[in-house]
Amino acid sequence: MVVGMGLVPDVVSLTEVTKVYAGRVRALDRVSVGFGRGSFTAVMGPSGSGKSTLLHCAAGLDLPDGGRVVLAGQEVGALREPKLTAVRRRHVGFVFQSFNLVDALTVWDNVLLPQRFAGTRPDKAWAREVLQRVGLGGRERARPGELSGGQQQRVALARALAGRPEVIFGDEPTGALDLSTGREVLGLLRGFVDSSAATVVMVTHDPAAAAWADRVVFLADGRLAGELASPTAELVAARMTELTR
Ligand SMILES: Nc1ncnc2c1ncn2[C@@H]1O[C@H](COP(=O)(O)OP(=O)(O)OP(=O)(O)O)[C@@H](O)[C@H]1O
Repeated sequence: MVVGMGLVPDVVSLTEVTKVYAGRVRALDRVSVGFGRGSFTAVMGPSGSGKSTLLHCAAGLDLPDGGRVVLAGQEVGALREPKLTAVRRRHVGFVFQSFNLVDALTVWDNVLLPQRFAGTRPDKAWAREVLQRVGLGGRERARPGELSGGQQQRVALARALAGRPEVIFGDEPTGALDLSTGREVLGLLRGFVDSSAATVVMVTHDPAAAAWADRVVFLADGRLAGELASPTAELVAARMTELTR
C-alpha cells in the first residue's frame, strides 16, 4: 500500500523500506509512505509494530536494509558520514519523550547546540522568538533541572525549531507530560505546521494526541495498516482497537 503520495511535494518519502534486526526481526516490511510539506502526521500502531524504526529510518538515524528513503531531496542510503549527519543537522529537528537536554547547559545554550554542532551561525533573533512562542521568554539562563517537565519539553521543542528544520520528528513527544501540558506542546507543533509550513511526523500511543494531526498512518507487524485523514480521537481509538484485536 502506498499512502501520502499526494500533490504536495514530499519532504520525506520512504519507498518499499525494509528493516531487519539481528537477521530475523522484520521491524519494517516494504513500507512506502510520504510526508508532504506543511503536513502533520501521527504514526500509530501496537507495541513492536515498527513505529520507532520507521521514524529512525525516515530521519536518517538508521539505514534501511532495503528500499529508499529520500529526506529533503537527498537519498539517505547514498550518503556517507559525515554527509548524512550534515543533512540531518540542516533539515531535521527531533523531539523525544526524554527531552535529551544537556543539564550542564542553560536553556539558551541547549537551544543553540544543534546549530553549533552543525557549524552554522545560529540565528539568535529567531531562537529568541521561538523561545517566546513556546512561552519561555526570559528563562534563557535557567538550567533544565530548574524547569518543570512541560517546560523542559518546550525547550526541546524550541531547540528542534531553532534551526528552521524542514521536518520535525517526534517520538512520543508528549509521553512524559500531563494532559494539559501535553496539549500545549501539541498546540505549539500544530501552530508551527500551520504558520511556517513545517512538516511534523510524530509517533504516539495516544489517540487524543494523534487527533491534532492532519493524518494518522497505522502500522501493524512492520507493515502499513491504513491511514485516517482528519482524525478524531474516537475514530483513531476505534482503529487501534481493531488493530490490536
Ligand atoms: N535494535 C534492535 N535490535 C533488535 N530488535 C529490535 C531493535 N529495535 C527494534 N527491534 C524490534 O523491532 C520491532 C519493531 O520495534 P519498534 O521499536 O520500531 O516498535 P514500536 O512500534 O516503536 O514499539 P513501541 O510502541 O513498543 O515503542 C520489535 O519487534 C522490536 O523488538
